[in-house]
Amino acid sequence: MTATLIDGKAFAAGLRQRIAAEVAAMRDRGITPGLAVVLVGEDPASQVYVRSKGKQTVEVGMNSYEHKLPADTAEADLLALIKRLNGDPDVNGILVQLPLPGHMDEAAVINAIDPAKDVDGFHILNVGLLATGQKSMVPCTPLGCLMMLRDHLGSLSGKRAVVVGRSNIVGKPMAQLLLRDSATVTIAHSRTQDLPALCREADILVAAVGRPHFVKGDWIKPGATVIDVGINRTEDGLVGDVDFAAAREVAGAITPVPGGVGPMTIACLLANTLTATARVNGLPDPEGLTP
Ligand SMILES: Nc1nc(=O)c2c([nH]1)NC[C@@H]1CN(c3ccc(C(=O)N[C@@H](CCC(=O)O)C(=O)O)cc3)C=[N+]21
Repeated sequence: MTATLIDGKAFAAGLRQRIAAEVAAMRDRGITPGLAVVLVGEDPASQVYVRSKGKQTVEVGMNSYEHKLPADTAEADLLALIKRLNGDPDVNGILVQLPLPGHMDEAAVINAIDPAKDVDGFHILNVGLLATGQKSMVPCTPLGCLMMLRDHLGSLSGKRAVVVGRSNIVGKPMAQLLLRDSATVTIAHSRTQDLPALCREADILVAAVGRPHFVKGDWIKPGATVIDVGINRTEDGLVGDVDFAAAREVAGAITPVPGGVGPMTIACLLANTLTATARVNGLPDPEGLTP
């Protein structure tokens, strides 16, 4: 059997169309959502993401503000910029690109962002709200994964989900979202004993470890839905955390890399910016863009 491909690129394009329609309606009422992206340093891969984020922001009708700071920027200067963006009514969403240079305290920087403008959903207030099932800003990558899973499977209720990876930006919030949809969730990681056997129990397998081709074909339960969050630049080009060629012979459905989770992450960043704009203006949350 060859797995169904879950086309994140096409899904993201559809999502952006819906977002663009909502933005047009908001602009008719005199509100234009604005997203500020802050990049510290010159990491070439990061610059590519920042550029495509900026381009897509403008394409859906939002205002895009880019702030590029040198790698040796003092943390106090970054905090001062965040303070200014927090107070700027034209800015509805703030994203500080991670990772930050080593001399900065990442947690302190993230927690300086106004939680209502925290479109990454990384602020401790949003993390706590998500963990307790309250309305929050939800991290973009897990939100995009959830949308694709629901679209492909319908209900996730009662399904066994294994998330490989325990990061604050993907693994942990992904597990929260799956739990909220009544999946039975296990968070696994590099020190999990007999990881292949655990993965073979998963109806839903989310790979977010950041190691190329880490998840092998024989770790996958026949018919399972596999979400590959990995973005690894190798000599063979961009590859995921899953051995795709082997996995697609076993899985029921799988996201490719590129063209899977990545484009959905950016689309969900725009979705979160729209949601943040609606909330600050006392409007209802846009339909289908929040969990
Ligand atoms: N505060 C913060 N929030 C982030 O969301 C964030 C971040 N920092 N730091 C860097 C990572 C990485 N990231 C990606 C988003 C889209 C693609 C994407 O669209 N990838 C395309 C391929 C693009 C290419 O070819 O390079 C794809 O998978 O099809 C990749 C990576 C967001 N990140």
